[in-house]
Amino acid sequence: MTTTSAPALPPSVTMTDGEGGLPVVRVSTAVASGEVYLHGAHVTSWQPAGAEPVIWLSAESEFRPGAPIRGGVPICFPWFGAGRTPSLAPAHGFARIAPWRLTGASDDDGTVTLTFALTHDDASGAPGADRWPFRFTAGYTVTFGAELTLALTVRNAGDEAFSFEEALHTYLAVADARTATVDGLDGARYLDKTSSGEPRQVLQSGPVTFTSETDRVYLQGAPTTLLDPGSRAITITPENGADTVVWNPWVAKAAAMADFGDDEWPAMVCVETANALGDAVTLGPGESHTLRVTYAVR
Ligand SMILES: O=P(O)(O)OC[C@H]1O[C@H](O)[C@H](O)[C@@H](O)[C@@H]1O
Repeated sequence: MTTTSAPALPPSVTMTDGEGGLPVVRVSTAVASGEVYLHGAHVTSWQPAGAEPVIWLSAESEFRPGAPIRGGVPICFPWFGAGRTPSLAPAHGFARIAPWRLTGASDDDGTVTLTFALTHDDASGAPGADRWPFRFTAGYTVTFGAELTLALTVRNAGDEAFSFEEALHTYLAVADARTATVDGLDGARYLDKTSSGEPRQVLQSGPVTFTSETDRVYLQGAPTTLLDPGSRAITITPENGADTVVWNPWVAKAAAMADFGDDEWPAMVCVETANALGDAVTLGPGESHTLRVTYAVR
């Protein structure tokens, strides 16, 4: 564990004990409110002034060391899902269950930027950390304002090259997934992870709709819009992400997850900004890479 003194916090930012006694950073300004758990540097809430909450969080989520939070924005790193072969555990890597540090907080006229850090030393006690024995520093910048911007920077702090997968696995709140659509992926190829065996490669035609379990890695990192009829549109603008993952577990998979309410699946859609599978990132010693995504509501 790397020890640093806690940064000075502006009055709009407080650090307190959240669910399960886990430390949480809470932000409240006239522009927006938000919340990030140090456990996983996990954003669990963002609400711009005048808007309904944008981020979905399960009422059944666990909040304890070793377990991921269900909902919010899990950081998947250094692998996605079970990773590339051989299959790795825990799912989505160890960053989402590792203890991140708050390194900075600033308030610019109600738009608050928080910075977090995680090194190989910080993560060394987390389950699965021994499966990826490289020296790295990760920095995570969360900006809560009229828009939400998330930026994950990974730097190779060792003397050998490494490669990793990553995703900002955002759970977005919708009125009803069955009527929601995702625009911007027409003509993109995707890997259908709901088919058994090796994922099938499929061509998207028109907007993405949700009519059954949906688990797709689109091999495209362009802007998308989550349209929630009668409610709102959320635009998602990625930078340096080659893939877009779209997920809704639907009935059976929701029922099979202990930390996901049986009836909660219609209320969320995940649109994730990622570099996964063949788009894994390789960094030489001293090199760094930043994955960024911005969300806006209209
Ligand atoms: O249950 P988790 O490990 O949090 O993963 C939740 C989901 O994450 C991504 O969207 C994957 O593509 C899915 O295959 C997975 O089911």
